[in-house]
Amino acid sequence: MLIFLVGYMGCGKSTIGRTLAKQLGVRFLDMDTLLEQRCGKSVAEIFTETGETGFRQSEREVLAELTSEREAIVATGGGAPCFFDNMETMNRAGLTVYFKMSPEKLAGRLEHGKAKRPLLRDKSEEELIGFIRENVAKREKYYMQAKLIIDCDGVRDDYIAHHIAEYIETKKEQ
Ligand SMILES: Nc1ncnc2c1ncn2[C@@H]1O[C@H](COP(=O)(O)OP(=O)(O)O)[C@@H](O)[C@H]1O
Ligand SMILES: O=C(O)C1=C[C@@H](OP(=O)(O)O)[C@@H](O)[C@H](O)C1
Ligand SMILES: [Mg+2]
Repeated sequence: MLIFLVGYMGCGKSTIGRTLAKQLGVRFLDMDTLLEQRCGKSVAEIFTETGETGFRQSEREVLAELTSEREAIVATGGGAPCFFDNMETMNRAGLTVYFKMSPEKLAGRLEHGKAKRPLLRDKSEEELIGFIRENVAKREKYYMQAKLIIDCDGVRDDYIAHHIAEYIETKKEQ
């Protein structure tokens, strides 16, 4: 099965995706890493050199290539489902899973992780929570189109991975 993990920056797509792929014995693919390899530049450099428009175009191309994978866990970039018809593309190609997390919890995690994320890196500690709240509100209509929605607030990573593994098992039996 091809599984796309979606959700806001910091919700744990890359971390949990890697663990889950190991548990299931399938390949782990991170869209940001694939994009960096393809462009030979970091995400931050791609944003600086081509703007968000250029980044979203490359992201879309990476996604188009990924849809031919048969079995893998894909950690998408937080914005990927919200541009073009990307969410529809993922829903057609495989199982989409939304890691739903409150802006407060996301902000706590991203205070340390914002340097690598161009959309957040210039935000002060005070600005961060407001930006995340607004941005999540705009994006949620896309995330909510996922086939499986997991409320991740106060939930441990191993439980989330277990929940997805169980869901896949029940789908296989159907
Ligand atoms: N279980 C956790 N508890 C607290 N912080 C975490 C946890 N898992 C990841 N993080 C932190 O949250 C940030 C985002 O994790 P990451 O897996 O990169 O998320 P995503 O790929 O969804 O943006 C990282 O800075 C990481 O250190
Ligand atoms: O939400 C976004 O627009 C982005 C999320 C990032 O990935 P993570 O969600 O893995 O942080 C990365 O693709 C880029 O910085 C833009
Ligand atoms: Mg990530």
